[in-house]
Amino acid sequence: MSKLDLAVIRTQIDEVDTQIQALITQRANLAKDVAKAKYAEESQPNFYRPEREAEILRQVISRNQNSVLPNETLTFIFQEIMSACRAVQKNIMVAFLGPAGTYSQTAVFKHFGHAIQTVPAQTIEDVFREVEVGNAEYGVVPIENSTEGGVNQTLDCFVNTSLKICGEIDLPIHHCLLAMTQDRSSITRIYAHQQSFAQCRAWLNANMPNVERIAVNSNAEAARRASNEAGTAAIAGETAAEIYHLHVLSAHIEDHVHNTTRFVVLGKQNTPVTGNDKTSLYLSLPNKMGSLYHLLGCFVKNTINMSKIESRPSRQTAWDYVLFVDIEGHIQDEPVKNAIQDLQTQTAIVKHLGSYPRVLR
Ligand SMILES: O=C(O)C(=O)C[C@]1(C(=O)O)C=C[C@@H](O)C=C1
Repeated sequence: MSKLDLAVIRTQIDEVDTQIQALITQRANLAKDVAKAKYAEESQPNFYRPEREAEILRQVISRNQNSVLPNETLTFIFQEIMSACRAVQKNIMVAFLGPAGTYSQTAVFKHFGHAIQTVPAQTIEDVFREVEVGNAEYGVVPIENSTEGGVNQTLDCFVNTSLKICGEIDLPIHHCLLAMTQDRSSITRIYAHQQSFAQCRAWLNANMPNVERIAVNSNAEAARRASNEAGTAAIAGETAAEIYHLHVLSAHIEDHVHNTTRFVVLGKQNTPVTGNDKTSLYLSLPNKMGSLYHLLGCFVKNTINMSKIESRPSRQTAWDYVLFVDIEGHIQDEPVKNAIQDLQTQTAIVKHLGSYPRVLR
């Protein structure tokens, strides 16, 4: 390409940038108008509308035919534009399992964009509490992992909370072994979240069999400790390596290449129907013959697809269980409404944990 061509193309890029900038500013002004319209309807409106954001992102993907940019790139850009427009309306606060550098923080930014205020919490229970008491409007917690299954701390928190799930986030998880030293043989202790140890079990057994493993509250906490103690390493992501100035001794140490964690967004609002939704329920499982069969029958009868079922001890009576179930559809959809009515005739507890847009996969 000649010098002249390059200059011409750069001039064209400048023109396109000028248009993009003018359009983004126009969009932000429209977002201000939306805020006024919302205040005209109610005194304390919600500025985060997951159903509308999901609709916008689905439109972005359906318009993205024959483009050089992958869907993920365009959704990332639009997520950030919406984040900036939302911030023009209100600076929302989102709690997550901290400190900075956790996968939860990455999930927060993936879903809300960067124009938000983050509230790091020490434990998953604290994330729920921060939202319940109003220190944050929303919270993001891990709920299941494709390798390890349900995150029990999170599931147990749903039993007593009045918070609703208003969104879900899928995050591919790639673990690294991080340390101050570059000499792996000098490591005598590894810190990690218990879920990460479980997701890297085979790699650790094969590569670090005699090294002590200590579970801590989060991966970023593990990285923080490894940055203070000689002879120690942490399992965490690349973000944590940057924040805590650690070397990556080994990357991609997770046992399964498609290792993905699903996070949910907690809030106080009910999310309207989008036409492509999921509903999460918490059910008691009566300790009698055929009870699981009858509960599942309520979904089959109403032709509802179940995407997840997880059982946990009820913590009331020994060997009594509760179920966490995800189904396709929204609580306002007739089949879901009917299934819930049927469930209520079968069991004592049917708690609606939330209906929310299905994540784009
Ligand atoms: O449509 C709205 O309700 C808006 O507030 C606008 C907007 C956007 O930027 O498009 C911003 C925040 C909401 O979460 C959804 C969409």
